[in-house]
Amino acid sequence: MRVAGLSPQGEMAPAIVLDGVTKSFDEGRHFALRDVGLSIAPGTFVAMVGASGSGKTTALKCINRLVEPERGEVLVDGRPVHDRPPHDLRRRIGYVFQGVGLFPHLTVAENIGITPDLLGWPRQEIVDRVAELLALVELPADYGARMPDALSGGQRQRVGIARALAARPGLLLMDEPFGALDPITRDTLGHACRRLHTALGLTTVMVTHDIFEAVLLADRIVILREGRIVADGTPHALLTDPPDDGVRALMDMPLRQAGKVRALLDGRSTDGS
Ligand SMILES: Nc1ncnc2c1ncn2[C@@H]1O[C@H](COP(=O)(O)OP(=O)(O)OP(=O)(O)O)[C@@H](O)[C@H]1O
Repeated sequence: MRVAGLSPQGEMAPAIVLDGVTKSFDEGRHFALRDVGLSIAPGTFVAMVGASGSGKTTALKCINRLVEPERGEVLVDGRPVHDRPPHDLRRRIGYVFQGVGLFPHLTVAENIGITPDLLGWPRQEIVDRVAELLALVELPADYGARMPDALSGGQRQRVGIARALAARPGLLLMDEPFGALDPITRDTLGHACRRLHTALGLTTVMVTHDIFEAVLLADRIVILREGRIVADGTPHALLTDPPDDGVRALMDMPLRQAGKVRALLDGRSTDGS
């Protein structure tokens, strides 16, 4: 799938483009991504959804060069990523993943400040930025002195988000960021992320298995199946006009489940529906 008209006159250039991106990890026997084309406008919150193994993480990692496609091109802010040193690119793109990967021997403040430190920010600027970020992710200021193992899973995830945002990236990539959290924390953090996305004017791509989360948080949902994009549209468009039965089954899930809860409350049978 080639992306045509990448930057039509009068329109803002896309923040992220995947153009014919193809990736195999075993020299062409299986394809994790097949000819994936995607153009994401600045300020969009995209949810990437699909069954396990459909290529979501691989697509995300092609954006920050944790994975190199063998064919096709990835552009960030109009520039091919393969022209940019991976470490430089990754310092400028926020990345949050399940489990967060905080450094256990560094304090919360040191974890959050690590990218500004690597970029050579002056000490006081880093201290101020860490304080600002703790407030932004709604953690008490004194948590900066804690070690990561003294935090709950949800608090660690907040630190992970603060760390990803530390150097003021325009792009935020999130891979199942709330996967290991209880449903209430997951819901709270998801909405906090959406507020941050809007307040900071970010472009966000979030991989999730949770179609509820995708529908409630995203401006646009991209559905992958066996390495190909099989649906791409607003939550409303995919709910009302799914392109095939598989997408329909996925998009119907929230309403089906809500219907079962409603039936339970009304004392009706929920079997077989
Ligand atoms: N480093 C790797 N080496 C070999 N194969 C890989 C590697 N990374 C991914 N794959 C394969 O590529 C395919 C897509 O994997 P990917 O992790 O992108 O899927 P996913 O949709 O993110 O899955 P999940 O939802 O389970 O995380 C899978 O078949 C996977 O086994």
